Amino acid sequence: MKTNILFVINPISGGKAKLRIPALIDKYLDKEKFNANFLLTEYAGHATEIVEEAIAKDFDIIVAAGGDGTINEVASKVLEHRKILGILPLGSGNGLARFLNIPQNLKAAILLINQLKTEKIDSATFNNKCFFNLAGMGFDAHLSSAFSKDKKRGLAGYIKLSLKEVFSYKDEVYSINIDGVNYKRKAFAVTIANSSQYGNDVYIAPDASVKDGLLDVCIIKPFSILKLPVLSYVLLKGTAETSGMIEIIKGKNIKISRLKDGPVHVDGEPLKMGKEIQVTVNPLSLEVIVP
Ligand SMILES: Nc1ncnc2c1ncn2[C@@H]1O[C@H](COP(=O)(O)OP(=O)(O)OP(=O)(O)O)[C@@H](O)[C@H]1O
Repeated sequence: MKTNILFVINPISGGKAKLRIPALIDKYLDKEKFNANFLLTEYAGHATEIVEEAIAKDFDIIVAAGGDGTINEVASKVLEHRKILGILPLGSGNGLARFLNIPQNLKAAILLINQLKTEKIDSATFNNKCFFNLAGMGFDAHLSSAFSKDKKRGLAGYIKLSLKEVFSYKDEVYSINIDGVNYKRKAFAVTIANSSQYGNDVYIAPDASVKDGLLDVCIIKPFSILKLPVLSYVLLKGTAETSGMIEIIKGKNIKISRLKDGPVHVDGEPLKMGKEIQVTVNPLSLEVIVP
């Protein structure tokens, strides 16, 4: 019997046109194994609605064709209904896909789906929202919010915007409880990492694993703007653990309190949340197609 598979394609992710994607999938997907269908998202939040309907219509594998934001919307429903997630990395950063070694080449990523090898990975919750790659607050959240309003997606858009925003950003104070131990920190950003990277091989938590049942709480310490090149180098080289600019503490149950409500991001998507954020890991809860 063939498996019903749905490709949820985000037409704006990664800032590249997606018109040729359905034809490519049609060319390389194994028709002996799959009945394929495609849907394009029309607005933020649409992928979640599409997946809910698809699962009611007996789709067992849902492929997020987009970036981490698209994966978040699709995987939240896949997780809830215990289905299987596939990924075609078509975002600006593709953090989770890179961590999972899913090929950035589209043909290779489609051929990978044909093999149908799956593994369970950890997911996490950030208050009431699921996340699969990274979530956080501070500069990351500020940047996600600015990026979502910017017309220019893709890597170049990120870099340009980061450089513009970093000069005016003010550090905040956080009280962080990790598995019962309290830490009070002034920070540029606090990122909770399930996987190791923001995307584009920029590593905030080089030692993180999506299979260890732990989250890496990454605290970027306040720094002089003159040290921005050093921070960039540390993130690109994957040396955060030893850099002195970033403190990383692993844990399962994390509570973060800040002085006021404000922006957060969940897999790069900007949201507003209150002063208190509860973060919990759900070990090996999501089934994903992997190499
Ligand atoms: N048709 C659409 N118009 C506008 N926004 C959309 C549309 N479809 C989906 N979205 C939203 O686009 C946002 C960005 O998607 P996504 O994160 O996949 O791409 P990206 O930000 O370019 O990549 P990455 O997260 O890997 O850096 C998501 O918040 C999603 O909800």
